[in-house]
Amino acid sequence: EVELKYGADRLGKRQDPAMQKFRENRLGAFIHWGLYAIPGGEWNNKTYHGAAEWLKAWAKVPTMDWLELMKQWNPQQFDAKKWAKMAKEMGVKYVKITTKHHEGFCLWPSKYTEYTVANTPYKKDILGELVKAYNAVGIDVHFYFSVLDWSHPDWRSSIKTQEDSIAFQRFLTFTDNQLKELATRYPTVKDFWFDGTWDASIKQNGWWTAHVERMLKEMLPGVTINSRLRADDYGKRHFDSNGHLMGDYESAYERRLPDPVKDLHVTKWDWEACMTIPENQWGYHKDWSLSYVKNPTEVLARIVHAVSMGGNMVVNFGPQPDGDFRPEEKKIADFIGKWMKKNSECIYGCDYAGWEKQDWGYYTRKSNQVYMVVFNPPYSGQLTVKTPKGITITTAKTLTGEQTQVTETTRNEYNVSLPKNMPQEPFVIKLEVKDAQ
Ligand SMILES: C#C[C@@H]1N[C@@H](C)[C@@H](O)[C@H]1O
Repeated sequence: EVELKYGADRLGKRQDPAMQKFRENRLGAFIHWGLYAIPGGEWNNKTYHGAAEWLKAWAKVPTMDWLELMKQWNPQQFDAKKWAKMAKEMGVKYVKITTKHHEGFCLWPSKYTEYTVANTPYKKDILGELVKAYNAVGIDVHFYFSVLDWSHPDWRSSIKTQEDSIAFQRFLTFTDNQLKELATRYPTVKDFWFDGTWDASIKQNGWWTAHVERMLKEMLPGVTINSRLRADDYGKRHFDSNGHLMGDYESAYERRLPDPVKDLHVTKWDWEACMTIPENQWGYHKDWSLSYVKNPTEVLARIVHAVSMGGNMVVNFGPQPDGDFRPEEKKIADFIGKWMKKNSECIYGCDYAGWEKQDWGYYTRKSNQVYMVVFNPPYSGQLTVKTPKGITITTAKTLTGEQTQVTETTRNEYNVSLPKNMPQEPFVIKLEVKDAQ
């Protein structure tokens, strides 16, 4: 191994209560909300198909013109308690909120920049209202924070000159100040999810990323930090030059998931995926017809897929400029919530089962209970189950209480029969297993 000053500061999974809570939460929601919601993907009567929160880049809008949008920020339908109720009913255990996206507009009244909610017609501290409302219903709050800041004159994507270097050090101090401000104003925050850290300027300042992790963990004992913040002494990101995960969980799965057969290595560490409902829209886009929009069952399948491989899933919502959610997102939240009400036992606190993946769906596991989450019931009426050596199935029944037949077809192979009254949506069979050891 190479000597590192700014590599992983821990080997293996964190096992403290705060990390266990992060892991057991399993299902979260992302909120991407900022000035970008106002134009919603359209600029000077031209609609851009790219991600709406990147419109400033796609339309090459000068920073001062973009920040003029602040004059229109006045979400009259915004009601933090309603947002919290929607999240609670969806069954999410935590919500990740964009405190500041790449545009540099802050949802909290930061004293380190003028580009905040305080200087808009709305005036009020949106982030503070959301933290209070989500916490009040028992939902943890995580902060998304973009290090990349298009509004700040000292931001540099690369350091080419002495002037760049001096400016960028000022920028890192500015960022430290904003992070300390967030940790001080909102001490119930449980996690920082860093983004906008891919540029050379950050990769060559790995020391700073290690400093941020240590600073936040000193200020907020137990807080979790995503791997995307981190670069090591040589600019290696997420995993250091010795292949060790930095931060507390891998956060590279954005709009994609590890393969349930080829990528089983991810089960060795904690990880969290995040996903959009359209192909690639995090912020509000006026026109969702421009790309494929996942139906509720496809969203559910991704949630279960993540948990089946020992990961968390965060489903994204991009609120409208008026502070309400679009009907499609409300429908998805409602579907997931109704399903979770009946089946959350196979999600919360569950992990990778270690059983061979089958075509009918996914396994999750909690102690000696293995859950079969069935998305593709076979015409044979029999679900093939292959158990690891020494493990036998004792009982099998659906979470709604229907008995199913378990027939051993050969050593460590079983047929589990589909329930007589086939549910019209993905359903769960709970197996009690016995380990020979
Ligand atoms: C690229 C990029 C960003 N990462 C996602 C989580 C969104 O914030 C998107 O804008």
